[in-house]
Amino acid sequence: MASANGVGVESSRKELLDAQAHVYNHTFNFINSMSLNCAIQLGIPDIIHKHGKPMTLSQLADALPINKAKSHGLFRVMRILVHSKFFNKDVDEEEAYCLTQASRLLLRDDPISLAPYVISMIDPIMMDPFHNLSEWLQDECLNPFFTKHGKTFWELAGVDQNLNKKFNEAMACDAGFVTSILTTDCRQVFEGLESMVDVGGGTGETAKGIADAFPGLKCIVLDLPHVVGGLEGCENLRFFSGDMFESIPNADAIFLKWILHDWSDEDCVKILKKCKEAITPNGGKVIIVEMILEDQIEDEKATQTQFFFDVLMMVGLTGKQRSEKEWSQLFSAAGFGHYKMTPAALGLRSVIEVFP
Ligand SMILES: C[S@@+](CC[C@H](N)C(=O)[O-])C[C@H]1O[C@@H](n2cnc3c(N)ncnc32)[C@H](O)[C@@H]1O
Ligand SMILES: O=c1cc(-c2ccc(O)cc2)oc2c(O)c(O)ccc12
Repeated sequence: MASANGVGVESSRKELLDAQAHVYNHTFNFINSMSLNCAIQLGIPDIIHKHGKPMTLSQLADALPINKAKSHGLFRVMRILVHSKFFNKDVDEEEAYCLTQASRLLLRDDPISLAPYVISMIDPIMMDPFHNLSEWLQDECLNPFFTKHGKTFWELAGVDQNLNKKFNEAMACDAGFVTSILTTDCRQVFEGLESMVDVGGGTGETAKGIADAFPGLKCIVLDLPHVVGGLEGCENLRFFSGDMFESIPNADAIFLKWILHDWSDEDCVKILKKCKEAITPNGGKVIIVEMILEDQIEDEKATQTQFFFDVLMMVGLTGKQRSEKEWSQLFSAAGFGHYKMTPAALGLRSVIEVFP
């Protein structure tokens, strides 16, 4: 370690200091999510957008319902968000803030806004169970969510209207984002189908987008009573309240977006078997929108985000993210013959068509 010219000592000191910085950085990573949440709660992206040109700190402070004596706090939160590329600072314009591609995705009224998704996921009901992760690894509970709240996520969403509403809005805004790509770049997946059931389709935004793009396709959304109760369909879209573990209406295709990642392998096989019973013999298929974990890390940030989702599914539910091999094993176990993957068709997520 210690060489005659001291180089070894220097490099090991540097490694030690880097390691210390790494620990600090990880300890306070949550400040990134909390600053993002704060900006959305205050409507900062919308205010800058409405202003129509870069906005100085004092203009932003004047436009926000904040205590003006705390403008220094706003500056510090904005500094974090400029650093993480949610805003740019235009130096020509008196150091004024402008939007980036990422903050444009947080505009409230944008059809592909992800603001409701962030608000829902950063809610204490969703975040608190992370404090129970180590406890859960030692107890007998189903998941840290159960350890914390004494109910499964679906049970609590069934009785807590605020949680149900926020979660459904989160899923709906993701649906808007995904459907625009599904009905253009992945059109061929739906061509020729006469009927489709979106199982666990939430409040129907994905199915609505697909039904609009394919007027000849009859779509049904199947979901739990507290999600679809009272929802009105339209010409080629209907809502069914039910339990996918019990029965799924017959159709040419069963669509499963962000369903299987919620469940254990055992439950996925049960769901997939129900899907197989429901699809039209000779020509029916299951269409899945999910992540596929890569064996080799090609994009560091994409891989980390997929690992985040994997732990999220373990903490909140009983699910996981899966590699192609794991997907293939599930399909075989449920009695399917072959599948076709369109990897990363939706960025972090892929489209998988599964055939009997
Ligand atoms: C992660 S969300 C996905 C929603 C939608 N597919 C999307 O991607 O926007 C899972 C959905 O499955 C529904 N769900 C959970 N258990 C169910 C069951 N037993 N039968 C039918 N739907 C269920 C939930 O209510 C929720 O809407
Ligand atoms: O289906 C889910 C559930 C969650 C979730 C549940 C409970 C928690 O304490 C945290 C997270 O998160 C999801 C999510 O982020 C997503 O993109 C899709 C589905 C779900």
